[in-house]
Amino acid sequence: MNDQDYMNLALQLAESTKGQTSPNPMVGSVVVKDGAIIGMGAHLKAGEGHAEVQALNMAGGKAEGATIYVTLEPCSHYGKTPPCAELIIEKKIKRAVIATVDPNPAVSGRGIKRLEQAGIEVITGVCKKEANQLNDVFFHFMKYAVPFVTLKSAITLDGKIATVTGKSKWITSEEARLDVHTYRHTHDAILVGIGTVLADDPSLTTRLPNGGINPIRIVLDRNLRIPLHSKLVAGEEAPTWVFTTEQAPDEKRKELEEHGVTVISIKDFSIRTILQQLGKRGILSVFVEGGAEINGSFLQERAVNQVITYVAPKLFGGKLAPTSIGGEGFQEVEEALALEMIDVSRVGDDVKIISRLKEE
Ligand SMILES: Nc1c(/N=C/[C@H](O)[C@H](O)[C@H](O)COP(=O)(O)O)[nH]c(=O)[nH]c1=O
Repeated sequence: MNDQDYMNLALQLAESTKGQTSPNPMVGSVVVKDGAIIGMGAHLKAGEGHAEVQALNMAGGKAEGATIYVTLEPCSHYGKTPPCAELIIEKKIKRAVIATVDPNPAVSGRGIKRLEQAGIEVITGVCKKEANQLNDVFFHFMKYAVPFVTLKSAITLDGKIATVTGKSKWITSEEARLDVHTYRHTHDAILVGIGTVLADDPSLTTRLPNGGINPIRIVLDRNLRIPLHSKLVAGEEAPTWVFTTEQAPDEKRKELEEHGVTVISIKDFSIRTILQQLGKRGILSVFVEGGAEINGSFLQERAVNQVITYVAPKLFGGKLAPTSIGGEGFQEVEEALALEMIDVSRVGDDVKIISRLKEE
């Protein structure tokens, strides 16, 4: 095994914790000595031990003179736990291989400098691209302080999300609908418009065979039309936050709050303001499940980072049948939101396309 192999193992450890470390990044670490793995670990939950601590604890006394592989630069600041850079030095590690540096400008490069000052050989950039892709949500949040937005559509071959009479169950296959739940599990929040609530009465919970983490359920509802008997209000499986305007009826606000709903009033009812508010509340990733008007608002404000499109081999036709993105739309081709398709795969009878905003 070479540096790349050990770093890939550390990346697999990190990836295995997807969905459970927010607001922290996913990090994996492996400690190797004389060609043998003597320690490995991952950061499992915010507030708990960092990956390096887990791996070095497992290595114990054998760590002296070993090499440590970490998918993200070791921390050098006293957060909820002591700095990993100090622990690596204390354990007399000889060589540190790091995939990517910390994006946080406040600490970027400090951990590496600390290790080098202590005479440890530091190699950076091994599997850097994979390590950055793994924590794209965390890096995005560090840079912009607003959540990374994934927009999901389930459409027919002719781009419809429902028939002309509004029927939509089901367009995509059971496997594709189950795949959607893996995104609910890994996102901090799921967001829909009041139109979807009134049409589908969704629960927006994560229903995976082996369970999963429920995202916070967010509804954009200017006039507080959400019914008190809706699953999002009556159901207690996950928090529900409703964004509304100051003109919304106080009576309804109080009733919703009595049902445990968090009502957030904002002056400027724009996607940008809503994302800023979510960022302030520690939401790093949002999964937008529509409907068409909400998707249209996100597109109009160009507040989309990733698009997951499920295409079913069906044709609905109908000039008035809704497509996945409503709103005003752009006038010119040049205004299009330019993405790149980074993955196309089959899920059940359907095709799944993952597209990302082009790196600026
Ligand atoms: N109609 C289809 C979808 N429709 C999704 C709806 O807009 C809404 O998000 C769901 O009804 C959510 O409900 P719940 O949380 O499961 O109770 N989504 C899909 O992936 N495929 C389809 O065919």
